[in-house]
Amino acid sequence: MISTESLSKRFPRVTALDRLSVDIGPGVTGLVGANGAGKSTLIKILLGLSPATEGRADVLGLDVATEGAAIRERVGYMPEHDCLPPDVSATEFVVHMARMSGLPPTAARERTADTLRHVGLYEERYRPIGGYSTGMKQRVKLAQALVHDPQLVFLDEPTNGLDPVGRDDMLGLIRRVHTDFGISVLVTSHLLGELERTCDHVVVIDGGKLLRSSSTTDFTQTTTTLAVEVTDTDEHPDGTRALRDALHARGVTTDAGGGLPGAGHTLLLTAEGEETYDLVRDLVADLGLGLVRMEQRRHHIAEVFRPDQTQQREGTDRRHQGTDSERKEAVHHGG
Ligand SMILES: Nc1ncnc2c1ncn2[C@@H]1O[C@H](COP(=O)(O)OP(=O)(O)OP(=O)(O)O)[C@@H](O)[C@H]1O
Repeated sequence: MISTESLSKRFPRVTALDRLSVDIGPGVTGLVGANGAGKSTLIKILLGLSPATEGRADVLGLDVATEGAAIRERVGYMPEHDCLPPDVSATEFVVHMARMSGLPPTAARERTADTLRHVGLYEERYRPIGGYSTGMKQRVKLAQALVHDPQLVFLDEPTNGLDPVGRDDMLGLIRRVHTDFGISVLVTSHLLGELERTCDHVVVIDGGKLLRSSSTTDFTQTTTTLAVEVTDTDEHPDGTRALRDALHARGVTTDAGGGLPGAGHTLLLTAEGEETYDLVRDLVADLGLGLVRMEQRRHHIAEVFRPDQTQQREGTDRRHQGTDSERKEAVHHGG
């Protein structure tokens, strides 16, 4: 869908993109980076709105340097900042955008009604946008990006300014853009954790450089930590403790499952191999406990970028433009 080769964008005082080479396939892809990492700059180049200083890129097989208009016919764009006229209604605005994309009047009105319904705007769609909440405005921006039935949409920070429930709703909506309509999505965020459930693939950039591009499942690969949860019985009113003592007697150390759901009832231990699973199973059976779960823990995306790695990068790469606190939020957010 998207391919860039050694793509750079230099402003007089800042290198916004630095020899970025990345391939992005169909599906939902997250483009993650702290504020100032170069996400919006990349999107503007991919839309053919801003020329690259160096390198090349194509979108849907079209060259961004020479075929920008053809790209914009096939790609929807939801900009980051508030750009909506306050004194027209969502319906009027989205019909206008559909007409600008070349749809005839009747088709524009029909597509607008369908799209606004899809993003969850109903009666409110006839009221002036100026009175909308941030969440409703974000939905109008999403609707105008979808109204001309594009093959691909670029969504720039669509969860900005939303509360946690609004974020979840927006992320669910984004997922459905792909599952219900088959439209591929490139969505940017400065929060690593929030894209974990939404995206098939994640591209991380920092200071305009590619840090990592991989499938979400590779990011959240399994660890060797085993989480075990057991029931209590009359004989062992604290089943977790009984199992822990039995494991300790066999020389296996455990941790309480701090931070995991049901923390007090979860034992964490390191799986050395098959024999660890067999040992837990046999001890649980010997004690007469019920085994509720025994599973390998998975990483969260945010754990892939540990604070020490971040500090090392900060030491060597001073071009990062975001503040420390922005970066910490981006890197540490646990989803
Ligand atoms: N027109 C411009 N002139 C000069 N510098 C610019 C321009 N546009 C962007 N920059 C700089 O390029 C860098 C990357 O900006 P960009 O907007 O792409 O980052 P971003 O990852 O989208 O962050 P944000 O989410 O804060 O917009 C920043 O340092 C920014 O100040």
